[in-house]
Amino acid sequence: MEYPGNLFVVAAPSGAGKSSLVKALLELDARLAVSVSHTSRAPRGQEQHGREYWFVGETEFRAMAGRGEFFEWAEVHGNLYGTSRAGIEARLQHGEDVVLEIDYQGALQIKQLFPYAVLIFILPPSWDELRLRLSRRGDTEPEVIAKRMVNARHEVAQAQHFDYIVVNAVFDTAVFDLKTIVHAQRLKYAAQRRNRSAVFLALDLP
Ligand SMILES: Nc1ncnc2c1ncn2[C@@H]1O[C@H](COP(=O)(O)OP(=O)(O)OP(=O)(O)O)[C@@H](O)[C@H]1O
Ligand SMILES: Nc1nc2c(ncn2[C@@H]2O[C@H](COP(=O)(O)O)[C@@H](O)[C@H]2O)c(=O)[nH]1
Repeated sequence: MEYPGNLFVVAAPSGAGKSSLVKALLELDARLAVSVSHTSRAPRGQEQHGREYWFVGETEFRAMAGRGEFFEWAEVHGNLYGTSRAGIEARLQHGEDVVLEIDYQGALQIKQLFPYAVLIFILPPSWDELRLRLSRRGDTEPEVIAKRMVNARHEVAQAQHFDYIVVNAVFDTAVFDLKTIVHAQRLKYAAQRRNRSAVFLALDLP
């Protein structure tokens, strides 16, 4: 599948900071929109229906999946998560750039459907720091943190399949890295579509 809009996929082990980074990136870049996923899990902390997620029950989620309403979906940490077609297809068709914050299984499904999608994996600076971030966030039960730390080992091993790896040690540096990737991809994809060299296109841009 190919649309005029760029598609960026950001994945990370839980607590590495991907939601915080994507939020900061969106504040700097009005041309980017984030996709709101569907999930079968219950809301956490201050989360709101339609803002962080569309919170649907497992039955409704599976019915949507059966009707082919997701571009990708996966079971992550015991819950179901998916990116609905309705949420992003129109935006991409209109040439808008979209970011997906999803797990590695979903990211690899997206790459199959959209080979031009850019896959970015966020790493924490250490395992200890990852655990600290999950605990300090204060909205996740200790047993859920323990489960996510175990799953993180396997998730981090999937980073090798991604186009870029960004280490989120110093927050502002990681945001800058993401911004650079987005900018470079826009130039590359625009040049490809016009069948022109990115160098000459860059010289023409305002
Ligand atoms: N560079 C950083 N340094 C210190 N703390 C950070 C950094 N980046 C994010 N955090 C903090 O770490 C915690 C986890 O971040 P966040 O919720 O964005 O992670 P996440 O990867 O989106 O997790 P999940 O997948 O569970 O939603 C938050 O409290 C956030 O403020
Ligand atoms: N494959 C998908 N994974 C998703 C999607 N939306 C979120 N996620 C991932 O789930 C875990 C846990 O998230 P949490 O909010 O419960 O902490 C995390 O890795 C998310 O990236 C999705 O639509 N598809």
